[in-house]
Amino acid sequence: MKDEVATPEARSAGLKGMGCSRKRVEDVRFTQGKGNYVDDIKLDGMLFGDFVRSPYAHAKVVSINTEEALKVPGVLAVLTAADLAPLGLHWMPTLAGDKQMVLADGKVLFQGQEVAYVVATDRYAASDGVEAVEVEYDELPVLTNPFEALESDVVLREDLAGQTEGAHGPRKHHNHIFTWEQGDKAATEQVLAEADVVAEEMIYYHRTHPCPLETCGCVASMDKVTGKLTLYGTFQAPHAIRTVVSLISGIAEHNIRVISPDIGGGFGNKVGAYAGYVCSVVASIVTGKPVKWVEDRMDNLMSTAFARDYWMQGKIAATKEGKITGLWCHTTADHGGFDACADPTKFPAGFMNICTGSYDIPVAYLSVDGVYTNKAPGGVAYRCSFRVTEAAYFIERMIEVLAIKLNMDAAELRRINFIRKDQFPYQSALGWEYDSGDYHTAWDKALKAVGYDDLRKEQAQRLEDFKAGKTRKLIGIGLTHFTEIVGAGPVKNCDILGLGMFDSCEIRIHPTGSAIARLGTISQGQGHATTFAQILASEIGIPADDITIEEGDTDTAPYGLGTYGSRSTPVAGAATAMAGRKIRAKAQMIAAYLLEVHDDDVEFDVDRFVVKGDGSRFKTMKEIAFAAYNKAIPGLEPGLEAVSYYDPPNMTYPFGAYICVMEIDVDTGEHEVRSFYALDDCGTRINPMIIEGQIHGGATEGYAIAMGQEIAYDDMGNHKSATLMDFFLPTSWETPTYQTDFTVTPSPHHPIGAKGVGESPNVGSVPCFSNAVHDAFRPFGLVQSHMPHDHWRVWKIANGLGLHG
Ligand code: PCD
Ligand SMILES: [Cu+]
Repeated sequence: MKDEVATPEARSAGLKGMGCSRKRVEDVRFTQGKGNYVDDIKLDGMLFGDFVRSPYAHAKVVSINTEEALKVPGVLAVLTAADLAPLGLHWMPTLAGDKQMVLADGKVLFQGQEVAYVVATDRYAASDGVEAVEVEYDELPVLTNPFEALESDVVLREDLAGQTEGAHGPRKHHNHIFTWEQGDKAATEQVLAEADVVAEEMIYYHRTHPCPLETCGCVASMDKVTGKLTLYGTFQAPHAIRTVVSLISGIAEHNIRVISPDIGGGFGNKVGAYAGYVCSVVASIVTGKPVKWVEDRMDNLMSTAFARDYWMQGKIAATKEGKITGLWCHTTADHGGFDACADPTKFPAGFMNICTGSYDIPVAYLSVDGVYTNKAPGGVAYRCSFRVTEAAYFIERMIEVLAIKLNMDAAELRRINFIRKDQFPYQSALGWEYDSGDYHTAWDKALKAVGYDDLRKEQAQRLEDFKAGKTRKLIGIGLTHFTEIVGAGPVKNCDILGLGMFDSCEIRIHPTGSAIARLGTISQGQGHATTFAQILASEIGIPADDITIEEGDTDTAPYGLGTYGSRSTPVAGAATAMAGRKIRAKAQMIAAYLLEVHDDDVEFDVDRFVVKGDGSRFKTMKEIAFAAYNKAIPGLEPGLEAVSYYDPPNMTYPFGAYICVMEIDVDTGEHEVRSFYALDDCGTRINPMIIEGQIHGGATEGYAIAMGQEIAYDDMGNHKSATLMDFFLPTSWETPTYQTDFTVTPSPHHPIGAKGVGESPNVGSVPCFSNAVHDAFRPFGLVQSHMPHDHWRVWKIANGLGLHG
């Protein structure tokens, strides 16, 4: 038999397991139009729902007249808050412990807010019905600036007026949500007072939006005969949605089946619960028919979860030689009309307290004030777990600001402050235990790869030429060394609505030796069907091609908390390895029985168990699988299945070193990204090609955010970026070319040593692009300037610095 002579290496390669750049199995469907997205779901007699939305950012709703709308052919019902109130469904709980109007209840708090829900026989009739609903508004003063909101007499949340306690402690003002403090305030202030050098700056990370290719949507189908509700939707956390729907609707959880079909990108946008879900469920119960709701692009950009909008006031203290001695940060967080941030319960500002970054900073203090304004609610990740991208932007900008103050090279300043390899596990001043890292090695590799010293020489020459009038283009060199925190998370400190953030995997091996594994996570494009099979292939010796990965159906998948915060690999990936090990343990007993030796006398060898010391006596996993169903083995149950619910002991801390070289035209404000180098360390790598794709995608989103993407409002609260004409999405024309690289520092607590990677490129690239812009103007005295660095803003910088003659 060919199999018997194959070397272990050849057998191993045949499995396409860990470390293999296996082609994405899902792409056969995706590239041939065989994907199955929410909008592809068409059920018998299905109706459509659409929203009447508020044109005002702040107004009283005086009256809603649905009479004309109900006359529109095809319109069957129009729901308003008055219809939902008797069911207790006119408000819904948010992930952040606040509550949010499902449909406008007396007033509206942001432009685009849901006011009424029209149900009709098709999309077009629903749209006509929306036009025909007459709403009378009475405008109220608008607050779009969080600092003004904290001073203003205008009460945004009248439902909370007089409530001095919020979900996260005391409220200081009627537009204040919470204060969150971490670290040692007194010690930090003392260090600041006594330091050789203190650099201080306001770092603003503007409001943006994940804007996935596919917008949010759902199909709710209530079967009145069986009493079973099936809810298809673009959910990044299907099980959590099932529990939430059960809690707020009163429908028993076993009678709810939530299915996330294929998802066309999530990026955090599809974590929260939206009014469209609640209204569709109610409409299906009322009409007895399936009801579909799918946002259009404007709906998505105006009303579903935004990201960032953090004003971060920083102070960083150092010795004259550049050794950082302390960090202070106060953040004003603009949460919009409702606090609907998607963060673990105990972390109202997410993991913002990772803002000490990659540096060994002895003392630090962070405080965050959450504020209501007349903007859309949300506050999701957008490819950075729980405010990590804000934290990374803050510290990586502060390092640059400090380098200016010290008149030091920013690469060297980073190097002398990095946490050293021998300091891991490292306890940070703001409360995290970094699991592993080797920052110096990564940094040196990165600087060498780009030829850092030569780049600085070229930059200096260019500056001379510029001053001599020979060129109008400057060179900026952007540096970033980021530390991410992903894999929420230990159940002891991370939960969402009380649900501990473990994750799960269940495996069934079929008699012929192929398998299915189901997980509590859900891919939105990451390629889980490809990579989780690779983990299993290496763990249990069955080729990845013979393993089906299934996610997203709560009737079949084990309970899990879903996919966001790059938690799938650190948590569900670990569960997969652990479940695989349970399979292997039983397989070992079966093999020993078949080989008539003691359990301890066989050992695992790639795809089989061999008798120790006698490689010619073995049973392959295929044979073992068959025996599990075919032989009565004393003391063993038939079958070969396992399930693991994994509660990680810690998060994982991926990191990376990014370097960007940019040319900036001083007269037009235009930029050209000449090169972008990204070194990522995500521990053990499962699929290098998928990792590379993740870096390309995430860095492109980072490029968009840093260089143009913005959710902007005018003073009246009008949303200025509700279409793709105004909201910048880079095409292949603008997208830079990336050079990727890596080091491997495994996570010591993860069963296969893997850390997450999906978010890293966004966390790392935004400060890198921004630092490049700042660096170009450093010789002319630029210290800080707010993103996005679009052509107009860059032109303004140059103009403000007197570079236009
Ligand atoms: N070491 C390692 C790691 C990792 N990996 C791979 O990679 C990926 C990713 O992973 P992760 O990192 O773990 O993550 P996940 O969890 O899976 O996912 C999540 C993420 O992911 C990213 N990416 C992506 N992609 C796509 N395509 N799409 C999408 O949507 C998305 N999103 C984004 C986001 S935003 Mo958030 O939600 O904001 O929080 S978070 C996020 C997968 O496949 C895995 O397996 C490998 O291989 N290796
Ligand atoms: Cu995030």
